[in-house]
Order: sequence, then structure tokens, then C-alpha cells
Amino acid sequence: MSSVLMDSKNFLSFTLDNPLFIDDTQHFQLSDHTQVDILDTGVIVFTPLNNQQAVNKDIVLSCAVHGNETAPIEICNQLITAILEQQITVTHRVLFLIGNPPAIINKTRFVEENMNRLFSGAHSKGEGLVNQERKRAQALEQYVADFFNQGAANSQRIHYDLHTAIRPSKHEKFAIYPYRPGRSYSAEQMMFLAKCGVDTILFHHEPTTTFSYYSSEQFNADAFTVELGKVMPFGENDMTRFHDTKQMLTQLISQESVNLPQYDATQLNLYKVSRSINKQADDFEFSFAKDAPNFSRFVKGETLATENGADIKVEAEVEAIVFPNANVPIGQRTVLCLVPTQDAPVS
Ligand SMILES: O=C(O)CCC(=O)N[C@@H](CCC(=O)O)C(=O)O
Ligand SMILES: [Zn+2]
Repeated sequence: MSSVLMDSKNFLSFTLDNPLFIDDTQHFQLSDHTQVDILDTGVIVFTPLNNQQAVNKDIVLSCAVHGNETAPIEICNQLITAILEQQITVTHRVLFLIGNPPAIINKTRFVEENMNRLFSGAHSKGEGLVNQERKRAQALEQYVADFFNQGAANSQRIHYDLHTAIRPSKHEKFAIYPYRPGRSYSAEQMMFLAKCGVDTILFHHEPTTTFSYYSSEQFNADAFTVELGKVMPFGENDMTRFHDTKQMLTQLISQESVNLPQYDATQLNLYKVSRSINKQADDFEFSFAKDAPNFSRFVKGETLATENGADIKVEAEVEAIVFPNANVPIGQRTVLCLVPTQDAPVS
């Protein structure tokens, strides 16, 4: 093990000291109970060595797919440190991914290209692997593939891709459930998220090129993009707001199973994505206030945006908006429109 990591047990510092690659993979054990494998910058796997009958989950926790979303980075790094210092012992296989170290250093969402639009092979489309984010998205796919493929056939595969949102939100913590045709939604997963404080779920309506969709679609994982609050610089996150999330993630990785309440839709705010409005022209502009929070609601006929001299109006009786961002390349999502739902197929 390199002295850099040995001295500090701070995997984030080690990652940011080596943002593009590490010289060698590193492999060591914690006492006789946990195998640790550092496979790349920001890529660390913990494998329990004892009590194999309790190992029933393969868990991926990713952060910093967007470099300026610091709270998830702090949460993951705290969990990694607690494992390395043997305050927590993993019961299940766990892969932590710090997605985009150069963007963390840059304090920006991305350096050249939004990495969360580059999964499921999008990294190699068009001009191909021309930048660091494209290469990293391809590499992250491979680490996830290897990790899940090396697990037991009957293990539950879980991937929480942790983010924070640009805007304030009427529902502070929410999760995007990737499109999964033919698969019902997991009541257990939604109650786990609720116990994390993530009480709002958006059911996506179409395939995307996000990291969580990749794990969900390719590996049948219970995968989510999880939004934990508003983007803040390092040092400005109120970590008390993440207490429940961190506690539940600790239970998830360290306990054979987690006690969860019965599914109760009344504890959740459920929304279906009704449409994604993609940018067609440079003059795209929203009609609502710049500081409108996520989940602001608009009624049928109201104008949401203008583009090419035309109005883009609310189509359903009521639509809520999430992730409005006009500053995206042509072809990409400017906003997701949502309708409240109670009838999602859950099992
Ligand atoms: O606040 C915003 O505008 C963006 C927050 C964010 O990064 N959201 C993810 C959602 C991914 C998904 O739809 O699963 C993203 O835009 O990549
Ligand atoms: Zn994000």
C-alpha cells in the first residue's frame, strides 16, 4: 500500500493527489476480515473475507460524477475512512467510485463534457473518446461491470449514484428511478430511500445515458440517481442534513439486512416523468423565475419556455418541473416535466 494512503487513510486526498491515474493498483487487508483493492484513481473495492453466508449484496456507491456536488463526496469519503479505520466492517461487497476527480479539483460540474450523459456507450459515439470525461465514463462502466460480474449469481445488485441539485427544491431529497420496462418498482428500495430521508421518487419514462440507467439496464441493479440537497462548495455543507442518509448507508454495507417498514405510498411523493424538453435552438429560454425551485408546479396552458419564436406550454392539467437548465448543448435535456402519480407498479 502506498505511504500516501497509509499515512492519511483519506481516500479522497489520495484521489485528488492522483486525479487522472495511479501508478499501480494497490491490494491489502484490514486485519483478517476485509480485502481492499484500489483499482484506479477514485476506485476502491471492499470485500468481506469472513462469514460468507451473510454476503448477499453487491453495492456500488458513486459520487462526483458531477465534480462540484460535494456533499456526496464527503459522505462517501467518510464511509471509506470509517471502513479503513475499522470503525465499520463491511458485510457485503462494496465498490466506491469518485467519478470525476479533475472536475472536483476544477470545482465544476464537468471539465469538458457532462459525464452523466456519456454512459451506456455514449462515450464512444460521435467523435469518440476525445476527452477525459469520455474515457472515464468508459472506465467506470468497466469497473461496475467487473464488480457485478465477479459477485455471486444470486447477490442483490445495488447502485446509488449520489448527487446534489443546482437549484433549491420543494422536496429536498429525491431519487430518479431509471426507466425499467417490464420490471416493477421495488417497494423495499423505496422504503430504504425514505429512511435515508429521500421521500420523493421520479419514475423515468425513457432510456437515458446516465450512470444509474446503465447499472439498472445492463445488470438489473436496483439503481437510482439520488439527489441529496443543493450543490454547495466544500466546507459549506451542513452535514447534519445527511445524518439519516449516512446512517442508512452504514447499515446497508455493514449489516446482513436492514429493517424497513412496510411499503406505504403515503410516506412518499411519487411523480412520473411526463416528458423531457430537449434544447433545439440557441435562443431557448425559460419563462419562469430564475430561482424557481425544483418541483414548482404550473397549470395547463402556462408557458414554460420559448424557443424559435414559439411557446412551449404545459400539456397536462398540472406539470412540475425539475432540473431546469437552459445552458446545455443543443439536443440535451433542459428540464424534466413531471406529473404526480399513485399507480406505479410496485412489488
Ligand atoms: O440540478 C440539476 O439541474 C442537475 C442535477 C443532476 O445532476 N441531476 C442528474 C439527474 C440524472 C438522472 O436523470 O438520473 C443529471 O442531470 O445528470
Ligand atoms: Zn449531479
